Amino acid sequence: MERSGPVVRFDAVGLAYPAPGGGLGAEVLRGVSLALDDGSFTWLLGPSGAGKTSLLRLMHAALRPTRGAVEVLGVGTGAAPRRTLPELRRRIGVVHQDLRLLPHLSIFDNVALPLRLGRRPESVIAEDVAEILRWIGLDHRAHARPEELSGGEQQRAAIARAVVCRPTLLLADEPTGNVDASQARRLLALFAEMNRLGTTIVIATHSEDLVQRFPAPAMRLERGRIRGHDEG
Ligand SMILES: Nc1ncnc2c1ncn2[C@@H]1O[C@H](COP(=O)(O)OP(=O)(O)OP(=O)(O)O)[C@@H](O)[C@H]1O
Repeated sequence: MERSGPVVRFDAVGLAYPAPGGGLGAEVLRGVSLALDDGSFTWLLGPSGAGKTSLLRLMHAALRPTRGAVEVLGVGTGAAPRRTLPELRRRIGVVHQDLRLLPHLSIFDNVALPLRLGRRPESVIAEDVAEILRWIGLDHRAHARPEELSGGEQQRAAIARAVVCRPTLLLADEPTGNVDASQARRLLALFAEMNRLGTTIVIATHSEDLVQRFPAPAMRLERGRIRGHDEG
């Protein structure tokens, strides 16, 4: 599909979660405006509770804004019919903070899931999954279940699942939180390579070390507001 303009655009966005007693709670994102260009790489920084995960959920169309407008890959998510959102999400790779690997599936089948949802032929799936598992150093664990893997291995499996479809937009929430420094550098090299090949990337992290290793524009959130958008 031909697209023009930024991959992600927020215009005066506010987000409030439902309050326990009904209605909406206080806004956790306020007045957020941003534009991410096609092929850009952006660090998303900010203290715990600042709203990083909430911002990524809006970019993934897992949530709709309660104020303002969010446009992702040319789709205004606030007004888009619910049935159109799965197709949009198939073009977005996500590494969730809590990984969300399916416990009853093997690592191979977890990573294959987005390709199967996209109805790719099994022969292509076998090849693509094997390649990404090899790259990420998990080929020997393909038939294990998630619970049999270490935390770092599970994190790498979640990353493999997010990138196997070669998404247009990749959103990663603390994707190196469970791995050691050398693994983190290797994962960062994978993200950098994807970015070089054209994927737009947003990574939320607390790791200053990671940010220093790959200087890129950084968006800083503080209590639901953007406090700075440096040019890296
Ligand atoms: N499902 C929810 N319902 C109600 N409030 C929520 C929900 N999810 C997050 N929040 C609140 O929204 C605010 C922002 O949370 P969010 O998880 O986006 O922050 P974060 O910057 O990702 O934090 P961390 O670095 O700890 O992951 C917090 O005050 C949090 O309590």
